[in-house]
Amino acid sequence: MRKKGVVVKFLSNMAQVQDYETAEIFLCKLRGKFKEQKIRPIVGDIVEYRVVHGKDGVIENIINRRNELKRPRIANVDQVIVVVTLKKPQTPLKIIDRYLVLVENAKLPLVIVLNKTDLLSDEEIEFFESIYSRIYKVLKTSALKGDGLDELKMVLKGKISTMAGMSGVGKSSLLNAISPGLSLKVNEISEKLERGKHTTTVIELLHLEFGGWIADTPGFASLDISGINPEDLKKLFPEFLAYDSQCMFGDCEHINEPNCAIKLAVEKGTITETRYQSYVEMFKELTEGK
Ligand SMILES: Nc1nc2c(ncn2[C@@H]2O[C@H](COP(=O)(O)OP(=O)(O)OP(=O)(O)O)[C@@H](O)[C@H]2O)c(=O)[nH]1
Ligand SMILES: [Zn+2]
Repeated sequence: MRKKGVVVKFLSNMAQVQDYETAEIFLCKLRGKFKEQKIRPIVGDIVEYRVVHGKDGVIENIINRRNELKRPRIANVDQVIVVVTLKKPQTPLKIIDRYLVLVENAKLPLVIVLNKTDLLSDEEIEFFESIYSRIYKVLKTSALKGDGLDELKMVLKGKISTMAGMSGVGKSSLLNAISPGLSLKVNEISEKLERGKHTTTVIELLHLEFGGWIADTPGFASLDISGINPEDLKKLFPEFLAYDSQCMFGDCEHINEPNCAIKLAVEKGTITETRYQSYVEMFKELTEGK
């Protein structure tokens, strides 16, 4: 009987497939036809598999991928959880905006998690929300105090997610807090940084005990925006969309043009100044020397 599962890891040439319904893990061979067809399952692939004996199986079919993230290489990513902190470490707003732009460019839905709220005053939290809550879903968490974890579980439940965020913001701590069985090491900075850089390392989808999977390797770690076409950058700021068509020039870059609706919106405060500054900075970076 064919069953459905998710490829969570590779061990040499065998795939670990986790059953969709029971969460049991089967070690599966790949059918020879995949080699002929030059397709190879990757982590995140939804597959049909057959149990051969005990916990051994064979992958019969790969269901069409909805998407494919390059680094880490994972198929069928439902969303990216961008974890940020304003203290210990402070994530500069322009770094937050870089993450957001990169996720938008990958055409993936995202949720922002402001972690370590136990270190912040109400005013500091309000400041952050005043910028980002009007554009994205923002969760406020403290892995230390246990705040906001139910909301985070609800967002992750039943989905394949990847996390993004600077070292030390508490990604591992949050996962341990919501799914204690994972027992991820906290503060193992050097090891994971190395893993973020190289593509050849083994990637694994971790199963969350309340349902769903999360990649063990953070995404977008290079913060490299050089692959973005400068003309497309404005489309990666969702709050610009409502004004874009009102500019005097159809192809307005929103930098130096007269009667620019985006600049007007910034003056009026309907687009946040810091977001616009991030846009200008990234635009200049992308067009420098061109
Ligand atoms: N005050 C406070 N500290 C936290 C919180 N969450 C995590 N920490 C601490 O922040 C430090 C870094 O946490 P990690 O979970 O290792 O952070 P990470 O994002 O996984 O870091 P990398 O593995 O380097 O990517 C640890 O000392 C944690 O105890 C929180 O909500 N509040
Ligand atoms: Zn404009």
